[in-house]
Amino acid sequence: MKNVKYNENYSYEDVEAICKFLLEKSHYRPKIGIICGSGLSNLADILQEQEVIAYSDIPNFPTCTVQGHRACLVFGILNDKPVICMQGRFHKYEGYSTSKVALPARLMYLLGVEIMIVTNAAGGINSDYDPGNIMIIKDHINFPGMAGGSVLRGPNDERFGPRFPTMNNVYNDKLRELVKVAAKNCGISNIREGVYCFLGGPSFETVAELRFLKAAGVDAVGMSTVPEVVAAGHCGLKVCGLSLISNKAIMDYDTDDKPNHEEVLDTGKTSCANIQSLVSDLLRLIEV
Ligand SMILES: O=P(O)(O)O[C@H]1O[C@H](CO)[C@@H](O)[C@H]1O
Ligand SMILES: Nc1nc2[nH]cnc2c(=O)[nH]1
Repeated sequence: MKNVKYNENYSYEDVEAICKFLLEKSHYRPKIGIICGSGLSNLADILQEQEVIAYSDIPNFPTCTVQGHRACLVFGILNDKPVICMQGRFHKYEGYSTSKVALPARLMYLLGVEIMIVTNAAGGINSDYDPGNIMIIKDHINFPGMAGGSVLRGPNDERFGPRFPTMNNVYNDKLRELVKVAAKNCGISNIREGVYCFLGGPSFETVAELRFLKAAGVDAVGMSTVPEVVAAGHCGLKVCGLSLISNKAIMDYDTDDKPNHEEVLDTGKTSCANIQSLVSDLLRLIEV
């Protein structure tokens, strides 16, 4: 990929400079931030009175290298609340530095966001899950983080948060309850709640790895979200995590089925409307 800068570090001052640029460019002062997962960029379409800024027009802002991430920032209004929506995230497997993967959460924090809604596409490990189901993330397993690859690894800048942040209730319990109410209001009956596991990717899992994850209590697996959530928890944002189950994890050897990114994007296309109505009603219920 040409002209992609992978390794530069984003200091507090760098994030502050991006924040200043955006606050000068937009009159919005968002209280809620949304990150769109793979194939879910259309989630931003529910915002009204949009101001769209391409990532490439923001000085010192990373780009997206993964198909299904539109690489635009959208400011707008949803149910009377000012919102910023990121159409595209930065995955660790793309080769980005940890501070670049943490950038969306830290930028939202400096912009004054209080609640971050993070979405992703994930493989369903729980045998009750089907493609198209939406899973409220109750908790996560940070596989790389458990082995020293945390997004917070390195010198700690106290202006973002403490050296040793708690991750208890990082997926805010009150927001999880509100999502369930919103699901009922929207007639989404197949809402799930479970544990998301973050793996480094970009290869999909082997059968043995999936069986291991299932035994460890994982319901859905993906290659994102957790670094953003850890960075958000570090700076005190409330988080709501939603996984769209885009494919069923293949746990058997005697099948020719294989996971693939096209299937992930296709499920995003067919299920985005459900996530749109869910998030829209959630914002109606949220008080900020
Ligand atoms: O987590 P998001 O960005 O939604 O994307 C998921 O889908 C891609 C694989 O198809 C991986 O990037 C995985 O993490
Ligand atoms: N690791 C992983 N990430 C995904 N993203 C969407 N589906 C999958 C999957 O099956 N595995």
